[in-house]
Amino acid sequence: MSAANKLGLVKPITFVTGNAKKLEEVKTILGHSIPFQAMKLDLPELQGEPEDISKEKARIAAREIGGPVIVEDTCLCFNALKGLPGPYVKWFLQKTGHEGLNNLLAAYEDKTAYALCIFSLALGPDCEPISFAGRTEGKIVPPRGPNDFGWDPIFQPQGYNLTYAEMAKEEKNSISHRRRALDKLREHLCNHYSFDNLP
Ligand SMILES: O=c1[nH]cnc2c1ncn2[C@@H]1O[C@H](COP(=O)(O)OP(=O)(O)O)[C@@H](O)[C@H]1O
Ligand SMILES: [Mg+2]
Repeated sequence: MSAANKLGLVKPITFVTGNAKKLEEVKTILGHSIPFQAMKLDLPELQGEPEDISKEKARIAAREIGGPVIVEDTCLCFNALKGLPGPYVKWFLQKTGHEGLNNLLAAYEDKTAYALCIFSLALGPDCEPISFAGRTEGKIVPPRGPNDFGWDPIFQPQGYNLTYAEMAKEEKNSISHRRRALDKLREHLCNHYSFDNLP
């Protein structure tokens, strides 16, 4: 799309999240490519399919903020369990920890899993959100590496001998589910919007 056909945003985009680690990664990955501000707010999550959860978060956030928002929801999906715990991994992690997540797979030979990140963009309270998904394949292993972000110590991406937690941050950010979703979001925003009129 040529510059003339781009929609000039007049309000900055707000990334709404209650998760400081997510914000840190998003800031690093996007750099200065997309101007955004952050708002710390834990949004309620409905139950259902990952994309629907992310879109509903975006609708709620856009109503709260009254302007353009991005949100994201992250799932950890075990192939032996047909994609569960998926969006519910947060509660499994809180209640049962890394050990409990490993134990869920004890009865299965197949330890493969994928990390799925879905960003949703809503331009305002009355706009239908659009989603951008990123997925990284891997497997679930007993925890290794620093325990400072969620299930990073038990997820070993395919083709690596290191867990996400053991990898250098730049390395995780170069192959992560979040990176892949953000690449799509960035491309969409750059193709359709101009940021020149922002305050
Ligand atoms: O890249 C990641 N690595 C490890 N854990 C993550 C990552 N992204 C999200 N998580 C964790 O996965 C769970 C599900 O994330 P969700 O997107 O629902 O989190 P939120 O409510 O904290 O925003 C949370 O426990 C979160 O901390
Ligand atoms: Mg969630």
